[in-house]
Amino acid sequence: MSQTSVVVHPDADAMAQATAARLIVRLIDAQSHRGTASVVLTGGRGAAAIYAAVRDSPARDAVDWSKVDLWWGDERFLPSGDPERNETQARAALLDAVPLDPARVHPMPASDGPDGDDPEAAAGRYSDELALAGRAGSPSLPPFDLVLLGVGEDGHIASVFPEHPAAYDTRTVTAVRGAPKPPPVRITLTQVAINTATEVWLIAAGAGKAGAVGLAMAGGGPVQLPAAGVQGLERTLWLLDREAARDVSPRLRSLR
Ligand SMILES: O=C1O[C@H](COP(=O)(O)O)[C@@H](O)[C@H](O)[C@H]1O
Repeated sequence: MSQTSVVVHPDADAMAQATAARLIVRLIDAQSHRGTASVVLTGGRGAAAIYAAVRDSPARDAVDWSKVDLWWGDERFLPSGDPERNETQARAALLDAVPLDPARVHPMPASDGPDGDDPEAAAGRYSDELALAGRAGSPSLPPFDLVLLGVGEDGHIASVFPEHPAAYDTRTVTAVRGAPKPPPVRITLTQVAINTATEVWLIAAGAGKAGAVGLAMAGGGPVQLPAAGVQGLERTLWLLDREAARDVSPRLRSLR
């Protein structure tokens, strides 16, 4: 039975610190349970602050980073090393500072990668990489202990934007063209893939996110508000600051 929880923090900084602590514990728990931990990373401002807080926490040494599998929920389809790539930002904030096994780090392809400037081929390549690491069956994906997702002002998660084809896609990975937020070309896991995770954490800070968060939590449609269409198999956790939680009804805030 899946559980939905909401945690409201005083501000964005407190949220980043608390979420970093929570993430470290999640990795430790997954490793105690099955030896490894598998996390799908997100991009955006909130995520960068969380990654930096993990990097700066002495507790990070309790994680066996050589046994962490990292995947990405979405990527801006730009050349490798571009500062706008989610991979570049995660590496700068955390990944370059911890002893990961490079073979367990799975960035989405870049626009100067093996498929060149062809996002559909790159999405297919990432889908194959997931399937190779995955369980047989449909969808063929590795077990994800946790998917982290930023929530956009319009309610997008990963690069699944409201009313866009990706919000209807039933494959695991898809290319996005014409995204309303730059850059227009992206690659994203779909809601189908995200919803195979044991836990999904949705992160939002600031008043600009309040409308989307309030509507998604009140039961918006998954195509109109992609954030409303994701949940973990065991747990869905909304991690908010006070401003982003402004429109969440008190009844939902006390969900546990
Ligand atoms: O473009 C993106 O935006 C979302 C949200 O970012 P934020 O800065 O508003 O937190 C992010 O989750 C996604 O990974 C990224 O590609």
